[in-house]
Amino acid sequence: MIDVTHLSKRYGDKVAVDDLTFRVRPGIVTGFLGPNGAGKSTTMRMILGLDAPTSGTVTVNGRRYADHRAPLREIGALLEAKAVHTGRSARNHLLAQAATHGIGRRRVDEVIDLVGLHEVAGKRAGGFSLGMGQRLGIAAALLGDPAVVMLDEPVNGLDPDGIRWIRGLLRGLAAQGRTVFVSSHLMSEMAQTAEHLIVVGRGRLIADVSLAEFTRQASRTGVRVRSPQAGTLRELLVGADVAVTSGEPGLLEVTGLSREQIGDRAAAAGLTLHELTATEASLEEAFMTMTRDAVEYQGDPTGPVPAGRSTR
Ligand SMILES: Nc1ncnc2c1ncn2[C@@H]1O[C@H](COP(=O)(O)OP(=O)(O)OP(=O)(O)O)[C@@H](O)[C@H]1O
Repeated sequence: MIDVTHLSKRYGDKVAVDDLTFRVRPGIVTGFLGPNGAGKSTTMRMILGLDAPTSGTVTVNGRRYADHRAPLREIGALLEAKAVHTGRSARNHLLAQAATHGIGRRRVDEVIDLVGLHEVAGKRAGGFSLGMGQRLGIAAALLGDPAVVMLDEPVNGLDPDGIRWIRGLLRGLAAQGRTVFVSSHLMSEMAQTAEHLIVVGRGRLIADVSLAEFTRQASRTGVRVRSPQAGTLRELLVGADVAVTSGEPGLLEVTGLSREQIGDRAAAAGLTLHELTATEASLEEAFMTMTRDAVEYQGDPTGPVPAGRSTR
């Protein structure tokens, strides 16, 4: 379990993390989602005690990272997707890390098997591909058999095989009852992996929501209507719970009415329709709308937009 409470981090004038509060629960994969610069890495560094909060607190399994006697057994993390620049073999690299934490050889062999590096464990880690380097980094994170696993953008730069492998690994770790916290700037990636989402933008919390709920909200359907009498039709349809927007002449995007309702009203008024199509916002579109609001919230001094809602 990770508990973040009113966590903020300032670098000079820059507010990187702004009053974040959320809990990451065991047994599921939680996605930490936000555009570049949203404050994900900074938050993760504070979870690990690598950066001090300006204010607020963060605990891992009930204690601050530094207060754990054996922190590697509590949380294993992979923060940056960078190659290991070492002349040592992968096995020796892991053995050296294990030795400093009183972890035995057997566990080193276990994690090598777990991440599928068995065949190259004797090879120089410095010559590894990005994908193999990621596996080695994850092996190191798992050395202490930690209850919490935290990975910062683990699929960046990986090929489809590597991505599929990481997704499976994360789900497997969660199924074992571990807390799995993984960051990404891609909604599509999180939709494949995570069961719960913490969404941030410009350091602020935008949503703390299950993937199922996010998907339900995002896939609210609209109707695309084409008519040579679009102006008249628009007047006819628009109402308290009905929004009508228009991107081009003759075209209306309607939310709040079904295709049948729109067709019936048009027919009753003797208006011609050339198209009547149900549309569905993609998850990626819903995520962009969400985070765009956060950007506007930051940049627009005339008034905030409620979290998770679009003005358009
Ligand atoms: N050491 C630092 N000094 C000054 N500013 C920093 C520092 N670290 C991060 N920032 C700034 O804080 C903000 C949040 O950065 P952070 O790296 O946490 O975001 P992120 O969500 O992880 O983004 P990315 O996906 O690009 O890594 C950014 O505007 C960044 O420039």
